Amino acid sequence: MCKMIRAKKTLDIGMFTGYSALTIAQVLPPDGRVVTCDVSTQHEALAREHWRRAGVESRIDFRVGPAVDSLRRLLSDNAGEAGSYDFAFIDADKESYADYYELCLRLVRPGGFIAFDNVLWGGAVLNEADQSSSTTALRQICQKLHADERVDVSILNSGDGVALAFVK
Ligand SMILES: C[S@@+](CC[C@H](N)C(=O)[O-])C[C@H]1O[C@@H](n2cnc3c(N)ncnc32)[C@H](O)[C@@H]1O
Repeated sequence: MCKMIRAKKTLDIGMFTGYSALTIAQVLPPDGRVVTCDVSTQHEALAREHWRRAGVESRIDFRVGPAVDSLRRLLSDNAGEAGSYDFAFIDADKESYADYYELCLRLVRPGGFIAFDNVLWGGAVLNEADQSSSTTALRQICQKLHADERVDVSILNSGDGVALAFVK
């Protein structure tokens, strides 16, 4: 999808071992960029090794810390990157998905899209008895997207479910 929309500037929220950042970076042009965020540096060395081996390390910019802070910094006056991103992949703590969504809506341009991983949560979102914070947050983000006039939404039922919000 990043390839289809000729994405150049992208966001990856929840880096972990750097796999999603790597797969995004691989379809960007040489001057493309992935800003990837994580609170943890535990897997940074592993991630960098694979980015280097794949020849895409120069396209990936790792921001350490709570992703909400990293995204706010991109929007701050000095960085001023509002509306300049083509794509965002949200795959960090589920309880913050709604915050990530609002920040990404400001960062991603009209015509770009925002993807939310794990929205089916192994089917747990359909189990009303499951009121855990992660499951509740995933239910809420799907309801919010469904009612939100700022985006067009599709939910792909492959893997653990991916919601795609196309920014109008
Ligand atoms: C499911 S993993 C991401 C997997 C990665 N996208 C991939 O495909 O390889 C979730 C990551 O979110 C990170 N995370 C959790 N809370 C966070 C927060 N508040 N800000 C930034 N990252 C966070 C965790 O440290 C973890 O590495």
